Amino acid sequence: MPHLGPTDSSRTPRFAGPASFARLPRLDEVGTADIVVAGVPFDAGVSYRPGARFGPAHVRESSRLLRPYHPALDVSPFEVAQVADAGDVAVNPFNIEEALETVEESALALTASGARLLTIGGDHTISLPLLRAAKQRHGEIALLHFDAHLDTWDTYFGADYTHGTPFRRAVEEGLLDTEALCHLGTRGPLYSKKDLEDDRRFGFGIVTAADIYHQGVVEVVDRVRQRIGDRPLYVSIDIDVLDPAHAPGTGTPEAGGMTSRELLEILRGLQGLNLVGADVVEVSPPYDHAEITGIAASHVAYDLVALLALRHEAEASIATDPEGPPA
Ligand SMILES: N=C(N)NCCCC(=O)O
Ligand SMILES: [Zn+2]
Ligand SMILES: [Zn+2]
Repeated sequence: MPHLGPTDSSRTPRFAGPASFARLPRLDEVGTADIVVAGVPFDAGVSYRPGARFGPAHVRESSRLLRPYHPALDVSPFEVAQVADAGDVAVNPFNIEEALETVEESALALTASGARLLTIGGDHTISLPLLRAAKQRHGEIALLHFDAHLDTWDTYFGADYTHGTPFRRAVEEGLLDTEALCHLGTRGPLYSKKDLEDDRRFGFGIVTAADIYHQGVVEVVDRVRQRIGDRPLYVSIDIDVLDPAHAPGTGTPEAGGMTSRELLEILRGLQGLNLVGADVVEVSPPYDHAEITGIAASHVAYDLVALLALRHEAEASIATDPEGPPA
């Protein structure tokens, strides 16, 4: 059966009707999907500007102009895989630990059929329960973390679960494959040099925003691919990895970031890796202007869907023909 694709924008104007990601069908309209996009409207973990609870709705609104063919990756992601929008996870805005449990349970439910999950945040706190779910599905996870920040700090005001601490908790909980962890795009002032020493001890490599500028995308992609190999890979993208010129609508902006073109090119360089899940977090619409951040986030999410779809297609062809094509 052909997959149910997005609403056809040549027949129904793209500005009409309620927004789903890329105008895709809702999950309840297709029953099951190979790739599920879900929102987590949660921002009780932020240390500065709030508003990321409105991120999922904003990214969906900003995704109306996406088209079904991805020329750089040469794939029609919604044809090679059934992709659907599962709507938002209803998280408790007043109880962080309960919210994290809800996110983990929802991620497990949405992936029970074997589907791969792309989550739109929400603040960065939500990556912890998403990694907990990914670990249960795939074992220890390799992580590429795109962010201005390390997010391996210990506590804020005594709180363990915040948007500055998810990856320290993830290492402590044994969720991550400590041979294959990398931050990309970090920059800006830290609390002390010890932040970097702790981070290195947890096993993270760092490609700073300055490294990306000096070495260029091709060399960075090469280094990252060698480190990840064929391990199950989770990609977490904090939109503040982009320069505030490319993503003003975020909670903790830092000058000197990468461009959206650089980020998209690095993502395209990940084609073929064993991507098992991803998130795009920290879009805070009240600080956005002219949908700059929403559009960047929607394109980043589209590229992640395309990578997931390519991986799905490759695995589906191995499953139907384990021998592969004759040599
Ligand atoms: N995860 C994000 N976006 N930011 C973390 C910033 C932590 C701080 O206030 O120092
Ligand atoms: Zn950040
Ligand atoms: Zn972050």
